[in-house]
Amino acid sequence: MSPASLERPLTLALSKGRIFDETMPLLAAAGIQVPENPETSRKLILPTSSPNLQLIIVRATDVPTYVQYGAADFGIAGKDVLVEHAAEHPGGLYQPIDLNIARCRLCVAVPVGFDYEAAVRQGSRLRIATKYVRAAREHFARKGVYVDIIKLYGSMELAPLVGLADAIVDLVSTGSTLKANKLVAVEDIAEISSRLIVNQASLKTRASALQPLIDAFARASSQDE
Ligand SMILES: Nc1ncnc2c1ncn2[C@@H]1O[C@H](COP(=O)(O)OP(=O)(O)OP(=O)(O)O)[C@@H](O)[C@H]1O
Ligand SMILES: O=P(O)(O)OC[C@H]1O[C@H](OP(=O)(O)OP(=O)(O)O)[C@H](O)[C@@H]1O
Repeated sequence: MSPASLERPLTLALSKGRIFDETMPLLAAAGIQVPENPETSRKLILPTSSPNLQLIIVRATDVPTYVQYGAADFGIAGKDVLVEHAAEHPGGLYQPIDLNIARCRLCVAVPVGFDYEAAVRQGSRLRIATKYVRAAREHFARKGVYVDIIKLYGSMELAPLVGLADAIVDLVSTGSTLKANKLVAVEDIAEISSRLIVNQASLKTRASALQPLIDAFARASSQDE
């Protein structure tokens, strides 16, 4: 840990959008307010009402990287993101709490009318479009289904509609995106929620500042259940 990172306030890495929005009540429960909104501010470092805590706003998939390298002391990321990150960068992240926010399911989905079960029974090779390459590969390997995985970075629902893939692996919450694109979920792979992740060195060197916040997050997230 560099001297600079010991002098700065504790740094929490967050993505804007649903994780930021759903984290605000947890911070409020710890008595902390964030005066600026990342949807309207162009600032990437946001102060909070606590002089001991600042936020950095990064892409959801980059949160584990900032925390692993110690550029943030802790962060909040979906289990989907953490599974993919761990595949490429094992170790270095401590995951003390399931915050129970940004809840959804990782699913296999196909066009309405596509007989997925029959395709699996017949041993067909399936083309799967997904952002979640690692989770998808493991799921189909466990089932013994041969797949070609096509990596996409978003709008997965489009892939089967234009002949890029037979099926997708994507997150589903209300189901309205699948419905709007005439797709249907045929298999659940995992329950997803967001976790607090902590840099291992920060946990040792900044425990007295960090632990009360971790405890406050734990209390606030268990009250939500
Ligand atoms: N529809 C949803 N309902 C609830 N939680 C969701 C939903 N979609 C995604 N999530 C969770 O919220 C996290 C952040 O999602 P968000 O849409 O803000 O970022 P993203 O677009 O997936 O990431 P990036 O900007 O890096 O591509 C996801 O990693 C996932 O854990
Ligand atoms: O079941 P639903 O409630 O419709 O939610 C599912 C959608 O939510 C996520 O997309 P998101 O809203 O994050 O859009 P983006 O990934 O394109 O930013 C996910 O990739 C699905 O497309």
